[in-house]
Formats: sequence, C-alpha cells, structure tokens
Amino acid sequence: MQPTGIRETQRLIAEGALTAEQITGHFLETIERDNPELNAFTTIAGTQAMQQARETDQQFWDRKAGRLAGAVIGIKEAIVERGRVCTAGSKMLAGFESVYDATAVQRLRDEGAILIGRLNMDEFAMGSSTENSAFGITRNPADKTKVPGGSSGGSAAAVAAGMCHATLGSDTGGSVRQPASLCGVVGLKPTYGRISRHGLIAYASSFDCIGPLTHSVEDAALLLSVLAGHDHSDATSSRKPVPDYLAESETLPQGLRVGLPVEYFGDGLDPEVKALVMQQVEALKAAGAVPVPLSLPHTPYAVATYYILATAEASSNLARYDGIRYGHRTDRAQMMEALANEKKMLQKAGQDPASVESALIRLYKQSRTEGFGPEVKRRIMLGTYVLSAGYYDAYYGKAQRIRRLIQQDFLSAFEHCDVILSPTSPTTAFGIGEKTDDPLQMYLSDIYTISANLAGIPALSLPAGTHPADGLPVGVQLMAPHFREDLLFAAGRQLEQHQATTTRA
Ligand SMILES: NC(=O)C[C@H](N)C(=O)O
Repeated sequence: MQPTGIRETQRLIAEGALTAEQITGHFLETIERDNPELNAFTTIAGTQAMQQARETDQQFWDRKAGRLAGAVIGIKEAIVERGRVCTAGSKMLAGFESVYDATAVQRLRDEGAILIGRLNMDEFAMGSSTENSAFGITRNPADKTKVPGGSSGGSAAAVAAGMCHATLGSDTGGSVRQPASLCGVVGLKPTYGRISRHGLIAYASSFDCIGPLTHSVEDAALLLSVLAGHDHSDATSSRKPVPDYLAESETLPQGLRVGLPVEYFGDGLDPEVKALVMQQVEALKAAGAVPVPLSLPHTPYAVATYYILATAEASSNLARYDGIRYGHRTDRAQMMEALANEKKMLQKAGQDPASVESALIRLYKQSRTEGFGPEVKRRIMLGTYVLSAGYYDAYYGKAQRIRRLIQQDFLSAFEHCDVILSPTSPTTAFGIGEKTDDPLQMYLSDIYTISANLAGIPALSLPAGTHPADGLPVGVQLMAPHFREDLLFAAGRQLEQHQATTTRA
C-alpha cells in the first residue's frame, strides 16, 4: 500500500523509504488500470511526470526540495497548462494547446509538484455531475453506477481512486465541494481572490475560484499556502499576506462558536445525511466548541440568484468563442455551399436572395451550434435573456440586490459565530442519467454550496462518514468569514482526528 497523503509521502522520501519515481510509477499504474472505466483523466502525462519525478529525487538528494516536492497533482481541464491540450470539457476547445501556465499551475511547478495529467469536467464547468463533458462521463469510484458530482468530477474521482495525491478544481457554485462530498475527499473553495484566476478558463468571473481537492485537510492547508497570494495578472487577486496555513490550523481555537443555520437542515435533506452531519457537531462540541443556532434568512433565494447571475456572466464570457478569433470553426466549404443553395432556392421561389444572412454571421452561428453542448447553450440563452434591455432590472438587477442581502446574512451571522457548519450536499451521489432530463433538479444539488460563492467566503467540504443505506460518502461543509481559511482547517483537522480515533476504536 502506497501513501496517499503529500506530507506522509514527503516524510518517506526524506527518510529514504520511498522515491518520487516509485510513487509516481504507482499512481500511473493505478491510472492505467482504473481510468478506462472511471474516465477521470482526459490526458495522462506519464513520460513528463516520470521525468519530473527523477528530478525531484535528485532535489531531495541535493536538499533543494520545494514545499511540494514529491506531490503528484492532476489539473482540471479548465485550468491551462503550458504545452497541454486544455478543453474545459468542450468540443469548442478540442485540440487547443495552451502556450502558458495558469498562475496556480506555475506556483505548483515552482514548489516542485509533479503534474500527472488533466481531468474531466462538465463543459465550461456548467453542471453538477460531470455528465456534460464533450469527452464522456466520469464515474464515481465508490459506485460506478453513480455520478462523481461536478463540475470538477474528474478532479474528485482521481483523488478518491488513489490516482494522485491531489488535484486542482474550480468552484463557481460548488464545483469543488459538491464532487468532493460525493466522492469522499476534501475540497476547498477559498475566499474569492485568494488564489489567482489567471489561466482559469472563465465561466462566471465574479464567482470563479480555483481550489484544491485532497485526501486530508492537512494537504489542503499545505496546497493553499502555495497557491494563495497576489498576482499582477489578476486584478481581483488579494494583496493580503499569506499565512502558513498548516501552522495556523494546528489547534482548535478555544470555545470555537459553530453556527448551525436552520435553513440548511430543513426539507429536502436526507435524514441519514443530517444525522452524520450532526455527529460532526457533537465531535466539535467534545473538543470544546459551542454550537450556535442561527438563521441565514435569504438562503431560499440563493439557487435562483446564482443561476441568473452566473448565466449572465457566462453569456458574456462565452461570446469570445466565435470560431474566428477563438474556438471550433465550422467547415467553411460546406457552409458556403449551403448558403449558395439557399440563395438558389430563394431565387427559384421568386424571393430576394439577399435576405440570406451573410457568410460571417452564418460562420458564427454554425461554429457555435456545433461547438457548444446543450447545457452551455441553455445557459447562454438564459444569460442573454436576463441581460436583455426589457428584462435587465427585473432579473439581473434584482439578483444583484439579493446577492448583497445574502452576503449581509453571512456578515451578520459571523457576529455570533466563528464558523458555520452544514451538509455539503442534500443527498449522496445520484445515479448516472438520473437528473440529466431535469435541469432544475440538477441545479438543486448545489443548494448548500452556492451561497458561499454568492458571498465570496471560503468553504471546505470534508468526509463525514458513509451513508448507512447506500454506503456512499457523505460530506460536511464548514464556512468562515473572508480570509479565515485557517479556521476551516483548524475545525476540519479536529474532525479528521476525531474520525481517525473513532474508526480505529
Ligand atoms: N461550476 C459550478 O460551480 C457548478 C454549478 N453546478 C454550475 O453548474 O454552475
């Protein structure tokens, strides 16, 4: 059995009990064996990873190892990596090779991480099940008939299946935390602006965050220490100093007040999920924390608000894929022939052939029709509608105002508590195909994760045990005030320790 934690691996390499080459080889064998069925990885960078591993071993030997030396990490398709195909799960970007590294990827490289490949996702991060990828669905390693969650389903499945130490995902409305919960791993959405978005293919820019998925809270803290910090290429990245999250989260602050929002424990929550989440509250209580019942009154509007604002931003961000400057381009010869035929038909019918649209307009339309999948098209249409002149105030303007009220709910709540605890997802992983015909049901699986994105606050999902009926992983979510990731890690580590002792006992 090989170690799956970064810190543990580093200890073993430093002691000479393991080499980076061995651990990378082990992960590659696991990928080779299990990826054909799971489809977590879209690209496997075996040769380069082994080369990097050999360099890492030399660095350990020379005592020049970086903070992530020996850490084998996979990257979500939405985050660009120099020299690799970066598709964001879309046919629109099939074959698109990036000429630069996202800042987050560059930071991993600078600290010696070994980059092992690229991970499947819902197209342009639009989805909660990884069933919307142009490159096939990803399966949940815990039960291959179930979805892994989404949109970072490949990133969560790869960690859960032991194919790497950690992965990068992105979280616009729960896309790191919900799949982490459904696959039984740790997932962090940091404060908006804590990690640079430079090189993250844009979906909804006022929400998009890059975040790590790991086997342990400790590894998530280590990764955030490396990934966080200001970047001159992203004007929204924060200049706040980056703490040593590992050191800052070693002990649980005395008398930590844990907020329990009534709106997160009501209708629609599976009772067994609720019971496991409440066990986490008991574990924190036993460590001296104090539960504080509270209300976040605007929660019922969160899903609607998010799906108005995110689709509006997406319709604008995705306008760049026009087939000329960027993205898939339709076959021009075929298109010209079709246009010529249409003109002939009109002439025959005695109508004006000039009424046929121009070749340029047709090229845009045809390229976008072919390049985007159905969910992306739905969101572009929704987003364009809510931004249109006659409806702007009724939808977009109103949603912006409700977003402010949701932020205000959290600011008020944090006057009475230090962290907020809730389920991450109302149910365990659902069946493949179960929600694909019902977009509203799919959107509702983000019910507990979306508010943190609306408010810009950090949130962590970690395993809370397995559901007694289906044996699938259940996640618990912790949320904290802006830039207080240290509190999430401190509470998360406490829960992990508790789980380790109770499962051992
Ligand atoms: N991207 C995300 O964070 C996932 C969310 N379910 C969405 O489709 O927008």
